[in-house]
Order: sequence, then C-alpha cells, then structure tokens
Amino acid sequence: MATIINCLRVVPKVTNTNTEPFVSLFTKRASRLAIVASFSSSTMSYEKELAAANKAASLAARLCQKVQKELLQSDVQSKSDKSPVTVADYGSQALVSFVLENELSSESFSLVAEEDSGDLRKESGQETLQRITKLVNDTLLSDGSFSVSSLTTEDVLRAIDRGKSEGGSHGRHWVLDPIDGTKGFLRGDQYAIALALLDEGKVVLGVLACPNLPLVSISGDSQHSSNDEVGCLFFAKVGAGTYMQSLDGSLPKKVHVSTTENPEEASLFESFEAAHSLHDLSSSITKKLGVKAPPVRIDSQAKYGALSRGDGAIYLRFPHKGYREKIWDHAAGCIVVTEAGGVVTDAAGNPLDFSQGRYLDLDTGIIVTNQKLMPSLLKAVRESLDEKNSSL
Ligand SMILES: Nc1ncnc2c1ncn2[C@@H]1O[C@H](COP(=O)(O)O)[C@@H](OP(=O)(O)O)[C@H]1O
Ligand SMILES: [Mg+2]
Ligand SMILES: [Mg+2]
Ligand SMILES: [Mg+2]
Repeated sequence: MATIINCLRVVPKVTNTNTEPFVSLFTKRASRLAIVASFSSSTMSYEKELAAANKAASLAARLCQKVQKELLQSDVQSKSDKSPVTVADYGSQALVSFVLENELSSESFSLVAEEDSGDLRKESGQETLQRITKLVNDTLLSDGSFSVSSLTTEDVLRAIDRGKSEGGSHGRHWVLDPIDGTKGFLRGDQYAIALALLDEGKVVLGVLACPNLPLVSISGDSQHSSNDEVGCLFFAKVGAGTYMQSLDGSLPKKVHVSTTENPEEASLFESFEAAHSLHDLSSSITKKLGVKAPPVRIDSQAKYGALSRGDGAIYLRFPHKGYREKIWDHAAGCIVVTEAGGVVTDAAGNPLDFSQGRYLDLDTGIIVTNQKLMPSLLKAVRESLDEKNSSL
C-alpha cells in the first residue's frame, strides 16, 4: 500500500502550457493508478490470513508426518459412520484451530471442520486425548514462535470444538479438513491438510499441504522413483494465482493447469477408494472423450494440487447414490485449481456453492479440468449419465 500512496503523490511533468493535455494526461494517469490501487487492494487483502493458513497447515503436516512414521494400533479409531479417524486427524485440527486463532486474534473466529471432540470426552478416550495433547505441544514447541508454555487437554478439546461452525453465506468462515484421505494416510499413501477461507460464501484463499506428494510431476508418463523428494505446499488467493513450494520452505513457484486440448494427451485422476467414486462411470466418460492413459488413482485433495501444476488434466468424482459431499473435501482444492486456470463444476456444469453450510448441494458429481477440455468433457459426462440412467 505504501508504494501506491507514494505513486499518487507523483505529479506528471508537463512542459506544455495548454492545460487540456495536462488535465487529460493527469486524469488518465490518475485513473490508471486507481485501477492499480483497486487491483492491489483486492489482491493484497487476505495477506495476513494466507500467511497464518500456510503456517497452520505446515505445522499440522509436521504433526501428521511424525504420526504416520510411527503409527500405533491404538492411534486409530472408528467414527459412528464407520470411517476411520486417528490421533493425527484430531491433533491437526487442534493445531490449525489454535494457530489461526492465535495468529489472527480477531473477535469473530468461525471454523467449519470435520472432527469433533465427542469420543475424546468419554472415559475410553482419555489415553488418546493425552497422546494428542502431547503431539500438539511437541509440534508447537518445535516451531518455537508461540509464547504459550503448553496446552492442557481441556485447551485441546476446546480448539477441536471450535470447528463446529455451520458456515454459510455471510461473514468469514475457515474451512478445514485436518487430514483429507485418512484411508490413504493409514496405508502410508497420499493425504492432505486442506484449509480454505470463505468470505460472503465465496472461497477467497486455500492451502493444501501434501506431505507425501513428490515435488516432481506424478503424471503417468513421467519418471519417478521412491527417492523423489516429497512434501508440497500449494496455496492460492483469489485473483492472485496458485503457487507451490516444498513443505521444507523452498521459494514458491507459480503453477498452471495443463493447457492441452487434446483428450488423447489428457490423463485422469480419481479416488483410490472405489467406495468414494464410481470408477466404471469415469472409465466410460474418458473412453467417450478419447483419453488413452490409464487413470491415476490417488487419495485426497492431493489430486487438486497435482492437477493445478498440470500433472494430469481431469479429475472426476462420482460418489455412490445418497452420499452428500462436505465443503471441507473441496474448498481448498477448488481455489487451488481455479486460480491455476482450471474449472471446477458439478455434473451439470454449475460452479460449486460453498455458501450453504457444511454440505455441498450439487448435481451428481464433481468435474475438474482446464477451460479448453470442459465443453467436451461435460458432453461426455451427460452422455454417460444418460446411458447409465437408461440401463437402470
Ligand atoms: N461413500 C463416500 N463417497 C464419497 N466420498 C466419501 C465417501 N466416504 C467418505 N468420503 C470422503 O472421501 C474423502 C476422501 O476422498 P478421496 O477418496 O479423494 O481420498 C474422505 O475424506 P476424509 O479422509 O477426510 O474423511 C471423505 O470425506
Ligand atoms: Mg474423515
Ligand atoms: Mg476429507
Ligand atoms: Mg478428514
């Protein structure tokens, strides 16, 4: 902002005594500066929020990496919907909630997050709660920038339960998936810490920490080995593009989705878990489109991250009938891809609406690709869905 104010003080040097060109020159210059100022103010806002989000997600990634390396059987529980949750899911949520509130100290802090402390408040959850509290404190201590000496178990429960907000279309709401792809995390595969900020119902920033994602491309035809360096941090801010850096803190690099318009060159990302997405349906869609490569199946929003840097060109997600998508499974990924030049819609081609509370209200599935492939992809989706429905 300081540079802009200084610029506005510069008076144009005009030697001509005729005032008209002076006025028009000045007006032109002033309006140009006004455009710069308004662009800069829209892209410069959320700067502090983005820095806090990057710090929170990176610290949470550190906690998750530690747990994944030495996972104990007692670290894993089953939730009431039978899905898995681990000490790392809870620890990551407590840590992100604590760091955001600590860094931003605004009076209205709202967080929509996946986990809650219900099971940890039971007698049977006490040992797990102690372990989570130690993990959170050890991670905060390893960072060294927090003045608190240590969090109590009660502080940890409170931080987790900050995530109970219902979100909505007014004001600001943070959206967190503390570990997206818990099943991948348990297998030792891909997972992500996904954090986004909604402002008046729109996603304005998003961060994806992907501790196991190689820094180099994971596209089907690229050479990679188990020695590849892993750990990526993607971040995007509305109007400012998407960047990737290593979780160890390399310089951020701007990334862009694949620009291919040839489906034969495009490859597909989809869920590793067949229970999360209909693999047969995406295979029928990509066949219609003319995609040659076999699908790349990986867990979590690491798919959005990989797509944002052009590793593949398409992500399809068609859950089984009756499943309702949650906003934390897509908010961060969605802005990471759109700011990198991609498009994210439902099966009817509508943009995703994050303003309706904790769930996404959408038509059938989620489709992600670049601007050029979207029309033919949507056509293939429509045809395949019609065929599927008429065979029922
Ligand atoms: N039956 C189902 N259909 C679609 N998605 C499901 C599902 N059951 C769970 N999920 C969601 O799929 C997410 C993982 O996505 P992916 O398959 O791309 O790795 C899970 O996130 P969590 O691991 O955070 O619970 C969960 O929210
Ligand atoms: Mg889960
Ligand atoms: Mg998830
Ligand atoms: Mg999760």
